Amino acid sequence: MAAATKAEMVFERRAYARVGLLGNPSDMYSGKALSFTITDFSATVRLRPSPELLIQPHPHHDLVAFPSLPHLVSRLQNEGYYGGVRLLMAICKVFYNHCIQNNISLKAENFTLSYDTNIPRQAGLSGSSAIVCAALNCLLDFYDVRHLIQVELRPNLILDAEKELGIVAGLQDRVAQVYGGLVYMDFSQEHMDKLGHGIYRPLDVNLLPPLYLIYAENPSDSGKVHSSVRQRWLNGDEFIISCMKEVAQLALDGRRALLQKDYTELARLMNRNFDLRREMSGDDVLGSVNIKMVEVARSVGASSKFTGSGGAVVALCPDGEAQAELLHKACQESGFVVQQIKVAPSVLSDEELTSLPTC
Ligand SMILES: Nc1ncnc2c1ncn2[C@@H]1O[C@H](COP(=O)(O)OP(=O)(O)O)[C@@H](O)[C@H]1O
Ligand SMILES: O=C(O)[C@H]1O[C@H](OP(=O)(O)O)[C@H](O)[C@@H](O)[C@@H]1O
Ligand SMILES: [Mg+2]
Repeated sequence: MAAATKAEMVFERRAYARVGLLGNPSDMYSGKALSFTITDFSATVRLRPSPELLIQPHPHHDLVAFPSLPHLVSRLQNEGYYGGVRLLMAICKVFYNHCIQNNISLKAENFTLSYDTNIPRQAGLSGSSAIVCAALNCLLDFYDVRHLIQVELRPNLILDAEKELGIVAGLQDRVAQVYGGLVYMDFSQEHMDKLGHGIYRPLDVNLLPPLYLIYAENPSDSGKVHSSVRQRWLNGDEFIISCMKEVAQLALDGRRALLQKDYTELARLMNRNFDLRREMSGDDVLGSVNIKMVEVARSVGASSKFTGSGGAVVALCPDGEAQAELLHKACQESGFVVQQIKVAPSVLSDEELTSLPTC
């Protein structure tokens, strides 16, 4: 009986990788975004009660034992210094502080957190926030406070945890992962100031046409990719400000195109999204492999753009299956992985869905 009760107390929560379909990176600049999660990749976090509070290092992602010095150096060069432990610690801190500040009382019990992920690292698929989002869901359920922390505020907590660590990021990924499925988001300053969060509207995932994911093994670093644009934005650079407004508008136009099932228009908007990013950042910042992935897709007439800040590309074949076959061939010839995207459904409970505004 006691064992059964303990088993029930183990929480395993999953968060999926996300694709920024339109509007990114304007989410980091008071803009708009249309994004969705995919079942192709996910992170899971497991929480089980334990006498002491333990954040368990992942046997691969938090490796600290190596056969030799060259192995250690090659590992750091390929994957960097950090794994997921710091992400789990940061969300524990942010969650606790949020509860204290909002008079949400937490039972005095300890737990062990462990995680796993197959989201390609630093590939612009939101691997970092997937780990944080899954951990937040474990904490909400272990402490039974899900009903006390509004759905719309959860992405802020996830972002705050990553900001703690100096990770440069926006809300787009976190909203898609908290809601699951396809979400239209408006981060206008007026909403952010008034509500403390953006306006988020889940949309029917069946509105999406078949989409393809293209990625390379070489990862990119989000922080580097964002740095120059961010500085110019902060300096009031008019070119960046007007481009970013146009990027935001693409998300709004894209929502209309989806509702009208106008995939030719959707394809045009996707291409424009990447072209604007390229104009703002410049080719050196985007990186030659990233640019090549976009161009390989376009060489067969598909439209293409980054899913995030680089590392993976989302493509649409407006001419249908024959074009998709050409896309597969072109990607394979260039050494890129290509697969049809499996869109994830919403992950909110009926109760959470009914707590959301409807219009
Ligand atoms: N697959 C992973 N395993 C462990 N930690 C990860 C993984 N992916 C990302 N992280 C953590 O998230 C941090 C930031 O990753 P980020 O550049 O945002 O990548 P992504 O685009 O995948 O979100 C990394 O420095 C690392 O601490
Ligand atoms: O530049 C982008 O499109 C996105 O970059 C980050 O996501 P990542 O998956 O780490 O590349 C950032 O967190 C998002 O808010 C941006 O839209
Ligand atoms: Mg990230």
